[in-house]
Amino acid sequence: MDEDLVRLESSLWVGKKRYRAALTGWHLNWTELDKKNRDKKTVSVPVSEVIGVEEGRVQVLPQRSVAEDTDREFTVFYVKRSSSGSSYGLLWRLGRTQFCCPSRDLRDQWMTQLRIALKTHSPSRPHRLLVFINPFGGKKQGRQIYHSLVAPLFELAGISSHVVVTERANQARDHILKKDLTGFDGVVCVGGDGIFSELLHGVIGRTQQEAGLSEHDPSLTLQSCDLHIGIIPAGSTDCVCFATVGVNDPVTSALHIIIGDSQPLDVCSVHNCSSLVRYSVSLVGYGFYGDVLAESERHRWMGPLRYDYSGAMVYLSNRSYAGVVQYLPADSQLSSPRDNTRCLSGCSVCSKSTERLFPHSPGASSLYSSHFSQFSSDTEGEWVSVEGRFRAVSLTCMSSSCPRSPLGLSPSAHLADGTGDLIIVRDTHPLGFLTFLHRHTSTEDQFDLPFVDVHRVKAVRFSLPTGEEEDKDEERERVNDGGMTEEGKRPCRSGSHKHLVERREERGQKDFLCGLCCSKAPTVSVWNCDGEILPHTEIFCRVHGQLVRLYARGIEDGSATPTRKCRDGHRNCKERCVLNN
Ligand SMILES: CCCCCCCCCCCCC/C=C/[C@@H](O)[C@H](COP(=O)(O)O)NC(=O)CCCCC
Ligand SMILES: Nc1ncnc2c1ncn2[C@@H]1O[C@H](COP(=O)(O)OP(=O)(O)O)[C@@H](O)[C@H]1O
Ligand SMILES: [Ca+2]
Repeated sequence: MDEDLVRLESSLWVGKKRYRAALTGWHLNWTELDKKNRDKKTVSVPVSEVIGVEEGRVQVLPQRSVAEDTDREFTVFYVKRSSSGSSYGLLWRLGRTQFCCPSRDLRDQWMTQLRIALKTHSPSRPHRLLVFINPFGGKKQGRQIYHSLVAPLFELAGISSHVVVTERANQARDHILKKDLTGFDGVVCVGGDGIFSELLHGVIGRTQQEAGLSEHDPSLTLQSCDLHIGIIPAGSTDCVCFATVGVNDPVTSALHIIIGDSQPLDVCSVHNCSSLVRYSVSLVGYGFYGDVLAESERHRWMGPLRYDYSGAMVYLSNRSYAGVVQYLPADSQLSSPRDNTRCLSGCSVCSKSTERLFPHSPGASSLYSSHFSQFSSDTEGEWVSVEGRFRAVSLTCMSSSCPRSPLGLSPSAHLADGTGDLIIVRDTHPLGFLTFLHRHTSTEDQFDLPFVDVHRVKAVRFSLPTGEEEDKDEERERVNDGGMTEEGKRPCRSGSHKHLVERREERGQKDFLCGLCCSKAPTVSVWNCDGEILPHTEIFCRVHGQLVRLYARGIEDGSATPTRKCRDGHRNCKERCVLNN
């Protein structure tokens, strides 16, 4: 059947203007006609972006209202894009057009045909969602954001939702792991990266349980998850939302959820000895980002500003840490963190990765099929080792762009290519490090500095150098009290931050982080894993390609989307400058 055949076409009125409206399989178009029946401008909306159809003249936001029904009117709601001003992605808004038909019969025909088209052409839309609201996230407006901006849209789209306002940390994770989820098409969080992380752990954990797979074995290929995750941003950093949608805007995200967008996402599993510690999608960071998080936890009352304050304090403390970073490079022929590309909606690098990550033949061997040792014999590279003193060591599976850093930690990273970017910032003078940090806020290349290295990787291992004996002793005594893992724990040589802080306090080192007043600087930092402090220092990380799916579609290419200058000096080079780098 030709999907573009016209299903219905008629002359309709919008206000005082006459239009020719046509519904095909894929699009709803309406063209303004002048007095001589000549076409003026046309509006075309893909059926997949129609949110709902209502009888009468209806308004939904800011409040639902229905004008007197004349029997001949209907209202179509759809996605309308606008540039966001401060961000680089596009804002989605609820477009609304009220049509008036010559007869009630015709109105009913339009309603019926539009609803049939919606069902036929949007099979992946969710019907039932489980929503978790963190009432304490960000500026503590999660409840209000959901009820005033999101719930009316879900209702309009015919989505029923079960809402849980969390009363404690990890409630959302536990709910997903343990409760009956029959009938739910997806789970949604209202909050920041922390509550998203709870959903991530719940969804991955449950999927592996059901598949009978152990999450603790880093060599296993995990089962990718069917249950989609939606994020309504109401947190402090909102990095996952920003990096996958391009803006942190509740209405935009709600509309992506409603139309059932689907964006695969790489996930990094972090292990210590033989245990899974946590999963991460944005930042696994040691040194600066770990210290900022540890410091910021003491200033939660400041809300999102706690990161700015703590960032300044940690910068002033001028810390660097000794360590050994080992990494397994990804295939450099496929992409590079310095190729000046951006992962945008419909990204070809990610699409090609789908074929590579999920080869069709059922018996095809996985790149990671047996054990750790398999990594070193991999055709895509040998393990590389770097020892030294570092300001920061960061691994990110995506760009990690956020309002603080609109291009992110690694602007050319891909959401779903099965790799992560490892950013190693070696010890340098304070001004150099400030330049590095400051470049995150502009379009200047933060990797174009002599003390910064970036590598596209599949796995990373971090250990303390031999000779850090004092802290290794402390680590041996650690209590595994901070991680998400409750099963499969076993004692091993890793650091508990809480424990280290207590030991330092016993020794009279009053403040863990403040190098301005401490008598002795700490020799180890902590890991920041998507905003949670890890209870271990020595870790092994592995990237799992496209392990989960979000209700998103990647960043849409708004005209304001910046790229770095290519070597020819172009800013928004249409060739994306790949050939120039
Ligand atoms: C001189 C200007 C310095 C500016 C430096 C800007 C660098 C920003 C990079 C931000 C990377 C963000 C990665 C995401 C991390 C989040 O998962 C985590 C938790 O978020 P939430 O749950 O919403 O609170 N946020 C952070 O760890 C904050 C890092 C801030 C570092 C300044
Ligand atoms: N009801 C609750 N009480 C306390 N902590 C919670 C609650 N619900 C979720 N959390 C936890 O709060 C932390 C921060 O949540 P998040 O939504 O990311 O806000 P923010 O972006 O401000 O950090 C997360 O670790 C999450 O697990
Ligand atoms: Ca990636």
